[in-house]
Amino acid sequence: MDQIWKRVKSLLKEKVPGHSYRMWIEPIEFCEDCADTIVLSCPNPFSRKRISEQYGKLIESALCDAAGQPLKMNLIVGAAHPADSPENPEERQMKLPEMDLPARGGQLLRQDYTFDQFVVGKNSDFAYTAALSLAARKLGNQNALYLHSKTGLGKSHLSQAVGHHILKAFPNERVYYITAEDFMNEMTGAYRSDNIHQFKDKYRHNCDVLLLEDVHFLSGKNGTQEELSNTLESLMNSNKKVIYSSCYLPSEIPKVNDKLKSRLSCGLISKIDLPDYKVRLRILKKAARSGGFALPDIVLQYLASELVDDVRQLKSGLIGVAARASLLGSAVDLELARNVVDDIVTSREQITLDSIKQLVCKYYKVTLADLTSRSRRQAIVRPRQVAMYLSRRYTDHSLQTIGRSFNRYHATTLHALKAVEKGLKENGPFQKHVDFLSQRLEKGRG
Ligand SMILES: Nc1ncnc2c1ncn2[C@@H]1O[C@H](COP(=O)(O)OP(=O)(O)OP(=O)(O)O)[C@@H](O)[C@H]1O
Repeated sequence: MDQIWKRVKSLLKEKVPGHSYRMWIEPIEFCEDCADTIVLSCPNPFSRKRISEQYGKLIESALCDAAGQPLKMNLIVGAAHPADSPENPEERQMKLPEMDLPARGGQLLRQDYTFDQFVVGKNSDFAYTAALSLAARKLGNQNALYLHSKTGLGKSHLSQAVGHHILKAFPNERVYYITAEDFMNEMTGAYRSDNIHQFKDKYRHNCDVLLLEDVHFLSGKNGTQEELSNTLESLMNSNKKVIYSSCYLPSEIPKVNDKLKSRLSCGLISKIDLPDYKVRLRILKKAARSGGFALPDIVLQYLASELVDDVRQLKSGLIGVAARASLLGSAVDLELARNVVDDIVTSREQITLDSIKQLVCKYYKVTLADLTSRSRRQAIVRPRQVAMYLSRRYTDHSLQTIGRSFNRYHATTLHALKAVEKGLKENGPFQKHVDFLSQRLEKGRG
């Protein structure tokens, strides 16, 4: 049946336009057959919907031609051969010692976050070299690296690239990738289920490389800080490797005990700056090649000149253009790119602390004085936190400056950001409010 599916793919390649074929049909894989049905897999629910609606009939008719009998298609989402695929990310993850801990400890490494997929420029040269040297054991006695940048500039990418590199070069090493928040949750769960010794053992004695994301999350979490400091001490004493990432420097994270602060500061601090136009263009070209998108140079140049906020935004512009062209069945040209960019780009330079405050006041029906007041009423605290969050997201001001502008210390600002980020994860009405306000700001409407 696998052969039949291969034949069907070549038939479809003749019938479906190249860019649509690459986007929708190419990734479909054969899973299994049962009776008169062939089970195929596709990468995500969106592609499942799209393929079924747009190409379902065409695929079934091609199946029928290739098999010489009617065949139905059952399209599922997920990996075709999870158990035996050599690229199965689970195999790239440290095997957890047998223990009765909550399953939420650790995340899988993303397959595309490798060194060769990372475009190096002046902005990231040092961080890249430091990460690669640490992975290749060429960083002398330096066993810890602290990756620091604004959001969306490649910290996770580089950190996971170290994980991939080590797993490839030293397959027996146990690499563990986890966010600081998950570390805390796992620790709390271990306490509750009386498994704390196993938890400690796991991180202190059964881990060779710890990739710890978003360490600023631990601000004010005293118990976790204590445990993490001890874990780090144990790892460092045994020459293990640790990579931290954060949007803040260790000295900027408030409410962190001295022991942890000193541990974090011992890491080689490597900052990633914003990429310039040339680097943005190289990133786009590489991403287009990897994604199989054939976009004219002029469109790539346009995207590189307009999408300047971070690399995540840049890549989403590229995917947006390719997806829109494919959905509309139209050519990729400047006009289409302009529409995509208009949806993404914000007139950020017009967004100031004042304009944010005014917008928040207008929609939450509070006054400017309320926002900077000492009031702890929920009806004031929430808008104040949202305003601080938007200020951090849409302006380049430091935590200190934002804090001062709201008559607060930067620790309070960080607390506000975390409170809003937590609320956003709940996907409820609060997220809708913040999305709404973000869109108003982005469209330059007060
Ligand atoms: N130099 C680069 N070359 C290629 N891709 C990059 C580069 N920098 C970032 N990216 C891509 O940009 C996206 C965002 O990167 P990443 O998630 O690593 O950012 P981050 O700094 O960890 O963000 P956050 O602080 O929000 O977690 C990813 O798709 C990543 O592959």
